[in-house]
Order: sequence, then structure tokens, then C-alpha cells
Amino acid sequence: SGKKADLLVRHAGQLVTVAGHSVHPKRGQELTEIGIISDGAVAVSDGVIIAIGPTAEVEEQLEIDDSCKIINADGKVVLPGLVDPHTHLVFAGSREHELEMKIAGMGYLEILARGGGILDTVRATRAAGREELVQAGRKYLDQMLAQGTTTAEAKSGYGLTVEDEIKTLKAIQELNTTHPVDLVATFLGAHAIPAEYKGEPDGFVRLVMAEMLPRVAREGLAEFCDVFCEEGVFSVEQTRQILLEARKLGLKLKIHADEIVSLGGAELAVELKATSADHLMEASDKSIRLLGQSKTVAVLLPATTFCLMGKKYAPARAMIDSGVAVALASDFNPGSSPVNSMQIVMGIACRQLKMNPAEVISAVTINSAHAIGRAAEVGSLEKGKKADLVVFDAPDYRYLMYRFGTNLVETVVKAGQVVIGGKCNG
Ligand SMILES: O=C(O)CC1=NCN=C1
Ligand SMILES: [Zn+2]
Repeated sequence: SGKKADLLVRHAGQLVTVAGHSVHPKRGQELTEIGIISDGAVAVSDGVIIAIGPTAEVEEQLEIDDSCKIINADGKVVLPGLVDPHTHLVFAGSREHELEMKIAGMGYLEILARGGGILDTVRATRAAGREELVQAGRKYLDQMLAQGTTTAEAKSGYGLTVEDEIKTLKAIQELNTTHPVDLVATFLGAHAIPAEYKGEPDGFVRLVMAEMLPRVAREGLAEFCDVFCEEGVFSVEQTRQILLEARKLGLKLKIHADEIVSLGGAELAVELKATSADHLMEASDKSIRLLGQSKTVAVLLPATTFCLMGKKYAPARAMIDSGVAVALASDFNPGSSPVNSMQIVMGIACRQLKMNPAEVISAVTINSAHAIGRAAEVGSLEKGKKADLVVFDAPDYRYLMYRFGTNLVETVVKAGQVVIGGKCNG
């Protein structure tokens, strides 16, 4: 006994630890093992988990005085803080006007080809100052935190000039230091060919490689480099050039791969040992087999398929059966997925990706932490890890996906601090 705790969450109906997979992402059968402790407790000191287990066993180890906040989670589900490993959350403006076009059947790439889509957001983001981007991003992060997301990736990609991409990444840096949600920054300068480079894509690729990447790397403004590898955007060859240059400069790699057309982006991701390959609705059988034999995490974005009114969701079952390490993300962005609730992503993943609830829990916690290189710090509730956890008003973890569309968050603890709700004694 005698450990001093400053926070104790106890008597959780189901304490879902998702423990035991902080070194390698979960694959296949492992995805269904989520380490549930009934009548569970988590003790925290200085933002770090110091004890976890059945409430009686945890309380035995502790020295509780009235300085310790106590949260009783009787009949509730406690999960690790949700990790959203793929968002475009720093942008200006919005694209609700596209909804009628999409309802009328206009395709995503057609809207982009007409100078709309991403390029619409580019115009608004170039016109916005950094502070405006920070304000907008703060609002989205408040919404995400209130819905259970405690760590997220944030991409640039709506500037498409050196200065505007740097402006965006500095906004992400400012948000990371001033908002409770931990952010991982990704440089996505290769998101679309801007209007001024229409007809000379290779000129823009040179700008990304010769001007943007060196600055981003030198100023330490991003951990990852990502490319939108898609028909009419960046080819597999252009993607390879950009990512090889990024790797040389010390950045880790991601690819928006095989979203609308199966170009072979997923195979390139495996070839370059990218940390993740994202989207994959059109992933070929060959690329699924290659992913199953690689460390590259497959990040699936079912809310994007839903919002694009797509028929074809990523082949998650085939991936899981082939041993692919699967994660889930919101793809929060103003065009193809204006959704920043991981609970909604979880509900769609069960119904459309046919992932069962336990697999979905693994895919929005430890596996999504692996997808952004944060599995040692977050993504599960284990001694020594950051005390990021969510108390959901749910009798069972399956209830989260069953009550699709309702925010069931009761309390969010971020690095040991109660940041949302938190009926507790203190
Ligand atoms: O449409 C957007 O703004 C974001 C996006 N990039 C690639 N797919 C979607
Ligand atoms: Zn995306």
C-alpha cells in the first residue's frame, strides 16, 4: 500500500484496457481481445497510470487522502482515450454548398476537376491568417474532445504554397501546445495541384520537394509526410519521389491510397515501409496480402465512404482475415468527411465494414495509436501510460456502436486531468 494517487476512477462496470499490444499493432484474432476488467479501477498520479485492476486490488495499493479525486463509474464503460489517426482539421471555410451537387450525383473528383472541392478550401485557407486557423481548429478540437478523442493526427494541405503550408503547420503546433488534445502533425503539401500549377503538375511536385519539404523538416513542423495518391492528383511515381525525399529528411510516411481508383498506392506504402496506408476502399487483393505481411497499418475511413455516398467500403473483413493491422479514423475534413465523432465512425464500422465491436475498440485505440507512432504513450490503459481515459454512459462496450449517433461521453480525463464532465467527490 502507500502509493499516492491524485485521481482514482473505480467500480467501472467494464474497464476496457486494450492492454498488451503497445509494441506491435493488433492483427487478426488479437483485435477481439480487449482486456475487460469488471468492477475495474485506474489510479493516476501526475498524469500517469500507477495502478489498474479490480477496484479492491487497486485500492489496497493506494494511500487515499481527500486530495485524491474519486470518480465512481458504477455501471459505466471506461475506455482508453480515443485516438483519431487521420484528420484534416486545420482549414478555413466550409463546403456545405457541395452537398446538393453530390446529391445530384456529381463525383468527388469531378467537383475537384472543376476547381471546387479541395481547391475551394485552399482559397479560403490562403485568405485566412494563422490566428483564424487556430480559432477554427480549437472549436473542432473542443467538439472532438467532448466526443472522446484525446489524441489526433492533423494534416496540412489546404495552403499549397510554401508560406501557407508553413502557416498551417504552425497553427497545428500552436493548437498542440494550447489545447488538451495531443496532436501529431503531418505535412500534406501534395494534397492537390493548385490553380497556378494547373497543367504543370511536375512543377508543383518540384516545389513540394525543393521548397516545402526542406523548410518543414528544418523547422521540425511535422513528424509525417503524406501524399494524396489518386487519379488526377498525384501518380504513384510522383508519390514515390516525394516520399523518398521526405524519408531522406527524417519524416515518417503515410499515403492516401486507393481511395477512388486502385492506382497501387497501398503497394507503394508497403514498398516504402510507410507507417500507414489510408482509405483503401479500392485496395487490390494483392495489396491486401502485402499489407498483411507488413508493419504498415491500414487506416480505414468509413465515414468518408458514407459522406461521399459511396457504395464500396474498404474490405475490412478480407484485411483482418489476411492479418492486416487495421485502424479506424474520422478523416475529418470540410469536403469528403465533415465528421469529427469517433463514436459515429465506430457505428458505421460495425454496420458497413462488418467489424465486430471488440475489433472496432482495438482499431480506435491501440491500433490507431500505432498508426501515428504513439502506441508507447497512449491507446491503452496500462501502468506507465498517459492517463487518457473516457467514461461512457453505457452498460456494455457494444452499446457504444449500438446507440449510433448519440454522444455517450460522461467524463474525459486527459493526462490525469478531468477536462470534460466528471461527477466526482473533489
Ligand atoms: O476533400 C478534402 O478536402 C479532403 C480530401 N483529401 C483527399 N480526400 C479527401
Ligand atoms: Zn484524408
